[in-house]
Amino acid sequence: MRVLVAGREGQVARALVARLADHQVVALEPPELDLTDDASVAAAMARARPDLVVNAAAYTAVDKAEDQEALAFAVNCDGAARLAAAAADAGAPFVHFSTDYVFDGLKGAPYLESDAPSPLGVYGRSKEAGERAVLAANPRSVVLRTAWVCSPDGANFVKTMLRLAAEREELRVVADQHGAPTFAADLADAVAVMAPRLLAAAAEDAAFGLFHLTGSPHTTWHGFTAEILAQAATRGHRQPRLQAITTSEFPTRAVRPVDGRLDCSRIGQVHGITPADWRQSLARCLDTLVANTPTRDTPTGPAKENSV
Ligand SMILES: NC(=O)C1=CN([C@@H]2O[C@H](COP(=O)(O)OP(=O)(O)OC[C@H]3O[C@@H](n4cnc5c(N)ncnc54)[C@H](OP(=O)(O)O)[C@@H]3O)[C@@H](O)[C@H]2O)C=CC1
Ligand SMILES: Cc1cn([C@H]2C[C@H](O)[C@@H](COP(=O)(O)OP(=O)(O)O[C@H]3O[C@@H](C)C(=O)[C@@H](O)[C@H]3O)O2)c(=O)[nH]c1=O
Ligand SMILES: [Mg+2]
Repeated sequence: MRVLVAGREGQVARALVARLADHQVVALEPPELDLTDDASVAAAMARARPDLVVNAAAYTAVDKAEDQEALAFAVNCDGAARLAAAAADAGAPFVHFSTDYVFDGLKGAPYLESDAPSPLGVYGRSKEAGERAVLAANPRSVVLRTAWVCSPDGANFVKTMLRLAAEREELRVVADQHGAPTFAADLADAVAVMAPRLLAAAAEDAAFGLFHLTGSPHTTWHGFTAEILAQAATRGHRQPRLQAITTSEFPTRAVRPVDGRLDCSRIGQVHGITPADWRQSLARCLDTLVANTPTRDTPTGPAKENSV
């Protein structure tokens, strides 16, 4: 199978490259592949001649997006649709990722794919517009809505918490926002499982469309942090105090959904894929990070938005 992965250094992109190592994978990001540029997308398609296109590229800086609306939409909506259309022209199915942040979090129960989105911020709006644009541009698309993505690579909550744990006596983390962490490796597994069917299926097949997939069980950012700190402590990291706070005690530029839990039943019924236990995936992520970190005081991760 020939696969074009848009994005190369991102969390999901790197997990896909690792998971699909037995296939011919071309993973590209700017300057080689810029989703906002027609010629660049056409050139990447010509170079990769893919049987499957996976879009792991996105504008993911939730707070910064509030001040960069045009760029967020150019990448997450128009850019995603441009790539989906190019895949359709080439007869290739398309896999795309979206987010729990398309919801306002007020349902009070896990969201179904049939629930109407109502994003609270620019990032969520750009992703929601992207979902619709992708499905319209290529009917052989899978849109995987996921949440709280972490991995040993890139900027993410796990790496932010490990760095803060090394620097501070106390971490203060919101305990009133509910959701579920998802590890990039588990998303890559899901794509690998779905791929053969997507290559063979016609547009009308139930294989295509919108699906929810996160880790399990549900928790809060505070609950996630407690597990990160506990598992890190068993690997020699110092353990600071952990204080539960409310969202109003941690003001951010963008408003996050208070309860973005996603019901993941549908992907189980259609594709036989069930949520991975994120605590086990976290353990594998920490093992990789510890193996790659020379001393416990070395800061982990680049200074992207998650760095605080
Ligand atoms: N991270 C999360 O918590 C969640 C992510 N998702 C979704 O999952 C998908 C993957 O996310 P994740 O792996 O975390 O993302 P990352 O932010 O780790 O990686 C995104 C990649 O896209 C690249 N990129 C940005 N702009 C363009 C562009 N114009 N053309 C091509 N590439 C570009 C980035 O490059 P550069 O760094 O140089 O800008 C980066 O390598 C996204 O669709 C995201 O919305 C869904 C829920 C949660
Ligand atoms: C760093 C930090 C964050 N927080 C809070 C802020 C926020 O409500 C929550 C998560 O913080 P972050 O900014 O790291 O996460 P955020 O960037 O909002 O993560 C989101 O990214 C996008 C791309 C998605 O699609 C979402 O699914 C989600 O993963 O934790 C604390 O309470 N204490 C802290 O020390
Ligand atoms: Mg962030």
